[in-house]
Amino acid sequence: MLEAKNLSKSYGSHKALNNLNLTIGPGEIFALLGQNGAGKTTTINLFLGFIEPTSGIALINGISVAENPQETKKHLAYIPETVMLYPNLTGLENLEYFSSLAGFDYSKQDLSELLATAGLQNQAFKQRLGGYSKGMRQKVGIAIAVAKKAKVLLLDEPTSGLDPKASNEFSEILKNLTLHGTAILMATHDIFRAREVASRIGIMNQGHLQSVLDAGSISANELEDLYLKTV
Ligand SMILES: Nc1ncnc2c1ncn2[C@@H]1O[C@H](COP(=O)(O)OP(=O)(O)OP(=O)(O)O)[C@@H](O)[C@H]1O
Repeated sequence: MLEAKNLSKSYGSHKALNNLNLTIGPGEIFALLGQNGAGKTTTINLFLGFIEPTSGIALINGISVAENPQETKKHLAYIPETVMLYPNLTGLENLEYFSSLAGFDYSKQDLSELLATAGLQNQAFKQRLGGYSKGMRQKVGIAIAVAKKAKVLLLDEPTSGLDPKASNEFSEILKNLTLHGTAILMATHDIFRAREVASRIGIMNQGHLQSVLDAGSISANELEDLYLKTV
């Protein structure tokens, strides 16, 4: 579970994030929309412990990120816009390496199954990651998240630059993860995907979370209208 309580981050007098209150429960996908500079990445970075809050608290499974950064990191996985793994290692070797860092010792068979479940084609398992497409790298990122048994997944613009089929596949993989109780926070510019994949959608503007919507109860057109009125 992810929780922000009165969470704020300022750079000098500029409030990049202004008093965020948000809870994302197990099995929930929360999509954060907002124009460039709205505060989406700042929010993710606060949960990752990459930056310290100016005030308020970010919690992962009830544990404060600022006070226990090592502990909270164990519970989460992060997929940035560009997944940066080791280009000279294969998909399988990357997965093996990152899951061993997290303390898991999987057999080759288990690792292959993790990659297959994340949607990677068999023939890619033993190819160097440097030759992978963005979509393929993200699948390795998902496999790592599952291998780590991460309870929380943070994603920053995961579908930007993916073709519609890869993007659709990615959405399906995320939905599958929620069946295992993963809580997902996803920053995105993709209104269409946000509505399709998320349970709730937040619209952020100048550091404020201005609206929170139930994705099932709003049409794509309504969401776009609201977005354009908000930002
Ligand atoms: N290290 C920093 N120093 C100063 N200002 C910063 C820093 N990091 C972010 N900001 C500012 O904080 C605000 C929020 O930035 P943030 O990266 O969270 O936006 P975003 O919603 O993720 O945008 P994008 O969609 O472009 O990724 C912006 O005004 C940005 O310029």
